[in-house]
Amino acid sequence: MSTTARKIRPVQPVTLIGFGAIGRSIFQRIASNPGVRITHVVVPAEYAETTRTGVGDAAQVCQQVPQEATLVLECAGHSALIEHVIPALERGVECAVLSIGALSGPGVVEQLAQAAEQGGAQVHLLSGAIGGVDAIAAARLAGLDEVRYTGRKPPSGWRDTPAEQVCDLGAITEPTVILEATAREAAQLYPKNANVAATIALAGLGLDATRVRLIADPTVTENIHHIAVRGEFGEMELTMRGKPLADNPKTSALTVLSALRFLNNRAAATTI
Ligand SMILES: NC(=O)C1=CN([C@@H]2O[C@H](COP(=O)(O)OP(=O)(O)OC[C@H]3O[C@@H](n4cnc5c(N)ncnc54)[C@H](O)[C@@H]3O)[C@@H](O)[C@H]2O)C=CC1
Ligand SMILES: O=C([O-])CC(=O)C(=O)O
Repeated sequence: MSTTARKIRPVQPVTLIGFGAIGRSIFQRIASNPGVRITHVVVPAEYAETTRTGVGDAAQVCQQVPQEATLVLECAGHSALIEHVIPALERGVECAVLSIGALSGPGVVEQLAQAAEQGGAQVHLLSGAIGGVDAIAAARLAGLDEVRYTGRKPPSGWRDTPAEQVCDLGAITEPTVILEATAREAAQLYPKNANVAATIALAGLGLDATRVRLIADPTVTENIHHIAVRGEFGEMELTMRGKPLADNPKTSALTVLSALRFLNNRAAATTI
């Protein structure tokens, strides 16, 4: 009889911040992983009732990250990252975030790093709707010359944004450039549409040296992200044609899957 003891991996408790299109989908899909359990969902008071209906008895709905939290996953928007993630990091809680465009705010990169240092915790910037972040961050180590990002979405993906002042989203019949700017400007102007731009920038040349072009395109049905990178390593080009989530045309379905990948890896013996 073998005397080798087998360690049981403990269930990973997770506090989710936000319960919109991304949060609801993560909550439903992670239920099939017995190694991870969403124990708390943080939402503003006005969302508490509908969120309680959505989670049932499976998790507690609260307005703040609870004291006992050990791992936080943010999918709520720029203001939630500032309001909840920074204090959680200061308390030593590990955090994974999707609202990466929040790092374009004045001093936010430094505040986040300082909070993580103070708490001895790490903050993970998830890849979200884009791929290739690992390659850009690796390539940066040898020096980059140029990083360009183009984000193209159908007109419905630009509703309730400054794009409405640039063109008539309901009437355009051709692809229309709505912004050419730095990644920092794009993330500030389009907090729900330019998180990918900020991610690419932070992985590569930085928020002020990364050029961004945003396009409203009535000829497409997907959220199309194009990245072009040039540097000492060589060159890279990548196009993602992400299907939008049914609940939010601004958000690509891959964003949810990137968060699930992170959570699945937390409970796995081999991570990839
Ligand atoms: N990195 C990436 O590739 C992407 C990142 N995102 C980020 O994820 C965020 C959420 O996306 P969706 O779920 O599609 O948006 P959504 O609008 O469907 O849901 C947002 C939810 O966040 C919650 N919320 C709002 N303010 C909050 C606060 N201060 N504290 C806690 N919860 C709050 C509410 O439950 C709300 O329903 C976006 O605003 C964006 O910042 C979205 C798409 C791609
Ligand atoms: O989900 C997407 O396709 C990208 C997005 O909204 C963002 O970058 O903020």
